[in-house]
Amino acid sequence: MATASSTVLSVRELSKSYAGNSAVDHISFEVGPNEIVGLLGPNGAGKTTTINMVLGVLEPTSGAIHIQGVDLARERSRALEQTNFAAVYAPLPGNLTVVQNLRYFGLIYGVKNISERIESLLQEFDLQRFRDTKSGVLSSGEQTRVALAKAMLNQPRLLLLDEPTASLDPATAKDIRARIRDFAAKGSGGVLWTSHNMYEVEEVCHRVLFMSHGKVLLQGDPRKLPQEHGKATLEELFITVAREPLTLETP
Ligand SMILES: Nc1ncnc2c1ncn2[C@@H]1O[C@H](COP(=O)(O)OP(=O)(O)OP(=O)(O)O)[C@@H](O)[C@H]1O
Repeated sequence: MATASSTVLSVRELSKSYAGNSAVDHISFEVGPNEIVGLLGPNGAGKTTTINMVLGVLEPTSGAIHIQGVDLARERSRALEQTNFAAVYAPLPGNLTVVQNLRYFGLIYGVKNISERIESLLQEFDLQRFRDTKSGVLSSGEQTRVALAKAMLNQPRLLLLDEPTASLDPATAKDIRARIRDFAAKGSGGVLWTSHNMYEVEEVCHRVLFMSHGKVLLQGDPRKLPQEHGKATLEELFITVAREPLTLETP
């Protein structure tokens, strides 16, 4: 686990309640540099609520979030400058071309040498031939590549990905996973990734956090956790945590 000084994301005792009901209930975790952490849990567990609080879109009921040591509540802009995000439910404006979209977001983020940065991302995400195509007419896989290129424009230290490979074919999903792994391995950034695909999680994530009813019930290496809890696969463990968290065998 990352030490305090090298932590990309630190979440402490974070909670969010709606009318007295806890969506997220005193969760604490960290993401370190070069680390991909999977946030898993059944529908309604609190994953998107957690991501939205880290993105500064939702205000926590209590708790603290630090990005690269910067307190999100106190220095919001400085904390969020180092963050970016991609999710299928947050598509880019469909009437702008791929280059227009990247330029628009690049200007918002204050990216230096914006034209060079865009060209390098078009190449990295194999998007050159779509440069002047309106984003809205691209296929899901192509739109995901544009969304990831946008998410990497400002070379974030923290990349939040909410089901980045949902609705992609297996070959495109594999390609996207490779690019995200590359992002984590090459720079000094960390990734918080939500997915319902256990095969993908085992392949990509260094560590997983299992959420249920707003709490983090388990965390560890996705390749070792099932055995540690007497289960054959991560999927079997997931189903147990989701259905009957209290019956889980502890190591
Ligand atoms: N604005 C809101 N008002 C009331 N309840 C909410 C609100 N937003 C979320 N919730 C509730 O908080 C809980 C957590 O929701 P959240 O969207 O974070 O779950 P999730 O783990 O992302 O689920 P999924 O896998 O289905 O996307 C759910 O019970 C949801 O109904």
